[in-house]
Amino acid sequence: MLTPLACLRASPLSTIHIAAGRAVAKSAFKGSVSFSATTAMAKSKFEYVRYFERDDTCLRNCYIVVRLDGRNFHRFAEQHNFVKPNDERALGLMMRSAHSVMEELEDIAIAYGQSDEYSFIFKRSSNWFKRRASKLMTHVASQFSSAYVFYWKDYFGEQQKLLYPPSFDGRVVLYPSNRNLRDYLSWRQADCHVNNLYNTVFWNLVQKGGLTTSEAEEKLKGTVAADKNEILFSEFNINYNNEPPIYKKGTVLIWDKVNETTTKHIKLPHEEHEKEVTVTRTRNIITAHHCDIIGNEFWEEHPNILEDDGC
Ligand SMILES: Nc1nc2c(ncn2[C@@H]2O[C@H](COP(=O)(O)OP(=O)(O)OP(=O)(O)O)[C@@H](O)[C@H]2O)c(=O)[nH]1
Ligand SMILES: [Mg+2]
Ligand SMILES: [Mg+2]
Repeated sequence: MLTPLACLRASPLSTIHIAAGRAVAKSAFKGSVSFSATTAMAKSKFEYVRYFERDDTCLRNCYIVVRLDGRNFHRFAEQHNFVKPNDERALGLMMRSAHSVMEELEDIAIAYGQSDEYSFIFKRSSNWFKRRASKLMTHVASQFSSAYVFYWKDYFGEQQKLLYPPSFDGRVVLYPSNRNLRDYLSWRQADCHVNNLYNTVFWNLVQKGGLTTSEAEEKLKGTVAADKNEILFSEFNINYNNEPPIYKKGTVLIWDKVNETTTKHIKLPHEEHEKEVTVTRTRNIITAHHCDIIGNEFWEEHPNILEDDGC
C-alpha cells in the first residue's frame, strides 16, 4: 500500500491518461504499487467547494497597506549577532528586500521601514490581483522573505551564516483618505523615533555606563524624551540629533524619475558617415530617503505619491 504522502510524492512523475472525460493516473515508478485513480474532470460535482472561498476584495478608492513584521526577531537578532541597538547590515538587508518587493510587484507607490518591519502602500487606484487582500499580502510577504534570504550574504558576508529560515507576518489595512494614510505613516515613524531614542540610551547605559540591563531599565522608568536626551548628552557626550538619520527616521522608498543620457552612433540612409547623437531617456528608479515624513515638506517635494482625494 502507498501511504497518502507516498502517493503525493509519486504524482509529479505519474502519467495521466485522459479517456472519455475521465483522468486515469498511473504510477511511473518501477516496482512501486501502481495505482489507477479515476477522477472526474472539470465541471464535476466537486466544484461547489470553490464557493467556500471568501471574497476578500479590498474596498475601492482606498490605499492598501501591507505591513510585514519579522517573526520573533528579538531571538533572530540575538542568534545572528546583530549589533545593538542598530545593525547597519540588518537595516541594509531589510531595505534591499523591500526594494525587491517594489521592483517585482506592481503599483506600490511608497514603502516605509524600520527595525524588523516594512509597510508597502499600493496606489488607491491599483487593480493588481483584482485587489484581493490575500493575494497582495502573500505575494509581498513571500517576495520579501525570499529576497531576505537571497541577499543575506551580500550584507552579512561569509562570517555570519544564516542559521535558520526567517519569516515575516503580514497584515492588510485600508485607508480611505490621504490624511489617514499620512497619519498611518506618521504613526510608524513616531514609533521608530520613540524606540530608537529609548534603545540608544539603554544600550549606552549598558555598554558604556556599565549598568546591568535591569539597572538601565530602572533608570529609564518614567523618563521623557528630554530626560533621555540629557542622559545621552551629559553622560556620554552624544547629541541625539547627530545620530544617523536611518536610525532616527527609518527608511522611505519611493519611485523617482531620472534622466539617463547615452551616446549612440547612427547612420541615416541619405548620409555617408555615422553620426554621434545623444539620447536622453527618462527612467523610473527606486530611491531611499531617511527623512521626516510627518511634516508637509516631504509630501510637497513629492506631490505624485498621493493620489487626489477626489473630494
Ligand atoms: N540588536 C538589534 N536588534 C534588532 C534590530 N532590528 C530589530 N531588532 C530586534 O527585533 C525586535 C523587533 O521587535 P518586535 O517586532 O516588536 O518583536 P519580535 O521579537 O520580532 O516579535 P514578534 O514580531 O511579535 O514576532 C527588536 O525588539 C529587536 O530585538 C537591530 O538593528 N539590532
Ligand atoms: Mg517582529
Ligand atoms: Mg517589529
